[in-house]
Amino acid sequence: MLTTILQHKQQEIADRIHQLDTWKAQAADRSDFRSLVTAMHSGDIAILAEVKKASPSKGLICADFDPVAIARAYEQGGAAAISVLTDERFFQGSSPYLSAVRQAVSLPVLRKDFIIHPSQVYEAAAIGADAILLIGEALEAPQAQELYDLASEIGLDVLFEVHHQDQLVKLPTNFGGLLGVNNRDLSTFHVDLQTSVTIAHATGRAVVCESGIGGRDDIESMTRQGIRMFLIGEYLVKQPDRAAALRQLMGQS
Ligand SMILES: O=C(O)c1ccccc1NCC(=O)[C@H](O)[C@H](O)COP(=O)(O)O
Repeated sequence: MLTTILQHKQQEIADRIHQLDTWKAQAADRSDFRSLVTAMHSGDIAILAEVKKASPSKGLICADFDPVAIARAYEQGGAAAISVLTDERFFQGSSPYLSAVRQAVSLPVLRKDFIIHPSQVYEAAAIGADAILLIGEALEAPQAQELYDLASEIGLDVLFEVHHQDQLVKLPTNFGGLLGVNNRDLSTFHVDLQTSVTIAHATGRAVVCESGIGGRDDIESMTRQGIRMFLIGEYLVKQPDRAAALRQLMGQS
């Protein structure tokens, strides 16, 4: 699946590259970045709540999808930050969703996409993102370093995601962002929350536990094992009262 997504991204980048100069100018005009790193290091439990309509593993998750209403509920419920999927083909996301969410909330907003080219970093800043995701599995080490350095120069924070410990060698040398561990194997879609625990313990780093959180029991299990930062999509999007669900996840009700 990742290979298929990345092949599509190459085409998407080629189709959009004519906008690069505009994006560069818009990125240079930004002076309003909100820090994802600071937000996720605040509080006992920090939740990066994801605005997610569909996914390759689950298909359509939310038929009645209103990204701004979802993001506002997340903010009311005490999310530390918001993740917005901008990939159109595989997640039914979009850049306008991110721009609308960024205007509607006061939290940092992560652009969740498959970033493999510098033009996408400029584009992220141009559409209003405060941070980007870099996926270790999708990048060679020099590419990861280049994209991280560019993001930092522009003012964007970076969530760097790994799934296996062997991908940690791709972590940029001067890394000051957030280390994420995707519990979902992107080849099989199998989810194992212990993936986060294993990598957190092996590295001695605080990690963002990504994917597969299915309720308060999972949060309690993870916090008992030393993890306090989470990226949660499907579970939250499917809740009838998303603000209440967030409070419950954080043990506030
Ligand atoms: O979610 C998928 O099916 C997926 C497939 C291929 C690549 C990435 C994928 N998900 C991206 C994510 O990282 C999740 O949206 C995020 O961690 C939230 O996961 P969840 O809480 O399980 O919705």
